[in-house]
Amino acid sequence: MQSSSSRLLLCSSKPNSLFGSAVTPTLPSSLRFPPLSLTIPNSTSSSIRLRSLRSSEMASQDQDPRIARISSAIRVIPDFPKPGIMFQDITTLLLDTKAFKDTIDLFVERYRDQNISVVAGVEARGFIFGPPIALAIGAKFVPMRKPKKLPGEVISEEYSLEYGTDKIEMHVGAVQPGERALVIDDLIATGGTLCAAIKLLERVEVTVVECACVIELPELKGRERLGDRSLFVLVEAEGA
Ligand SMILES: O=P(O)(O)OC[C@H]1O[C@H](OP(=O)(O)OP(=O)(O)O)[C@H](O)[C@@H]1O
Ligand SMILES: Nc1ncnc2[nH]cnc12
Repeated sequence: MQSSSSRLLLCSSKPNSLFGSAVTPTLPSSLRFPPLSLTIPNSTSSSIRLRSLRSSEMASQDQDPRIARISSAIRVIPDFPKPGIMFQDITTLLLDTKAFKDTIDLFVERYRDQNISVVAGVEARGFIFGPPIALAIGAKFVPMRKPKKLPGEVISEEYSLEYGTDKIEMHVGAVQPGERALVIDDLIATGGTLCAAIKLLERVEVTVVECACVIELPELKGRERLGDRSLFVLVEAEGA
């Protein structure tokens, strides 16, 4: 398996300022992940990164050992789907039953008891991670699909990608005003996809509690594009 030796391992989020000041690198393991607030305001503090460690530093740090396994189970394919893209391939993570389960467990541990009734997954890879999380936390799963795939009435949002433009759609009536949603995808690059997903949900008056991804590509500044939105990721990868 070809994996990225330069991938950073972390759990990060941009929580509200209530928790910001409490987060330091010396947190006890029980607080390794910043807690979620049941009401996350739109205007928040600066970014808080709990852990941002190179693989070589892992052994000496108090980091959840599941993160290292997840990171090493992700394969990197250079120049896919076009030259210059370092493609983060999560299909190898799915082959590692322990790493896949750990990935789902980490999200479930974070989002259970947060009064989330909607897990919205973005096609295609959000459909892999979203449903098991939704089942475990007792939420419904709402697919956000590429154009012309959903048979019923839809609302749609266009967005730009690292390599092109696209559109996502959601069924009208899948969610109700006032519901609380988690948006899940495998990866954030430019952040265009997650922004479109947030917009779709907010157009129908759903509260987006947080966006969650397995992987972040920080060089593409998707976190900045999300602005004050809360983003939780498990690992960070270098390159585009
Ligand atoms: O942060 P962004 O720049 O928006 O990019 C992230 C999106 O790109 C990938 O999907 P892709 O569009 O390749 O679609 P696929 O999962 O159907 O292959 C990935 O799974 C995210 O959904
Ligand atoms: N580098 C990358 N790897 C996997 N999926 C992506 N989506 C956008 N950029 C990507």
